[in-house]
Amino acid sequence: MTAISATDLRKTYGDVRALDGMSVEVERGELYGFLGPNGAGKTTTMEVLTGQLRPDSGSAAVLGTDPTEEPVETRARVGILPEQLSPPSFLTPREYFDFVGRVRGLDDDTVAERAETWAERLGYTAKVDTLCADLSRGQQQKVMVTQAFLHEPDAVFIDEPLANLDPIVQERVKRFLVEYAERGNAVLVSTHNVEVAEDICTRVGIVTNGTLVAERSADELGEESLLDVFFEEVESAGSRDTPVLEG
Ligand SMILES: Nc1ncnc2c1ncn2[C@@H]1O[C@H](COP(=O)(O)OP(=O)(O)OP(=O)(O)O)[C@@H](O)[C@H]1O
Repeated sequence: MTAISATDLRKTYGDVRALDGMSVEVERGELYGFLGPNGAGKTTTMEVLTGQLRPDSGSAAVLGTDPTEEPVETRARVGILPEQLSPPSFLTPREYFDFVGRVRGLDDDTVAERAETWAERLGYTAKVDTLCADLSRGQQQKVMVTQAFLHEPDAVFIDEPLANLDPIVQERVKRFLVEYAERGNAVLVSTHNVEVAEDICTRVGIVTNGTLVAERSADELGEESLLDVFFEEVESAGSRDTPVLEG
């Protein structure tokens, strides 16, 4: 069953075509990897799909809602882990989760229980009452991962999930994402990390110049190297932002 779908999305900033006919679908139970060079349009697509940005044209559907027409409904139903955003500096993780829990309509006991499980899973129990301003980058990332899953959404949009995390925590997050998708949820992950995409994704889409230029399922990837596919597709599309490799 399709959980996330985008059809022919277009979005222009001045003379930059951030999205130029982007179409993608993610089924329930899929961990879909969005791979592409800098400026390819991955974040812009995720912003449209999560009701943060209106496209110039095209349509989108997420868990039965239309993020372009009913962004509040969409945002209430999905989890979002944006790239390089920190939790509020003036709150502790516990206070931040209480806040997120209220916005998401969770009761206090559920928030406390889930927050504790996450703090144990990612190893920051000792920091739950420390101001977020005083957490390391990696600890802040752990808090951001937690908030995305706090309401156990059926669809999750994640930009660079493993940024700043140590190798042990990276493994835990990877394993969690795989299990989360296996439970029937749809997970869309944007990353530059080809190895991670190859390792955990059930399907990968290669994005360049604001459009999807190739897709591979995990089975197909057993036969070929994702890095080779990536280079071939990006080079043949003449990516606007990627320098040509010499030699
Ligand atoms: N608010 C904005 N104003 C102007 N241009 C923008 C804006 N947001 C994105 N762009 C441009 O749109 C294009 C696509 O950007 P986007 O952030 O979607 O790429 P990305 O694939 O997520 O890149 P990266 O891998 O570097 O994070 C880029 O050329 C970017 O400069």
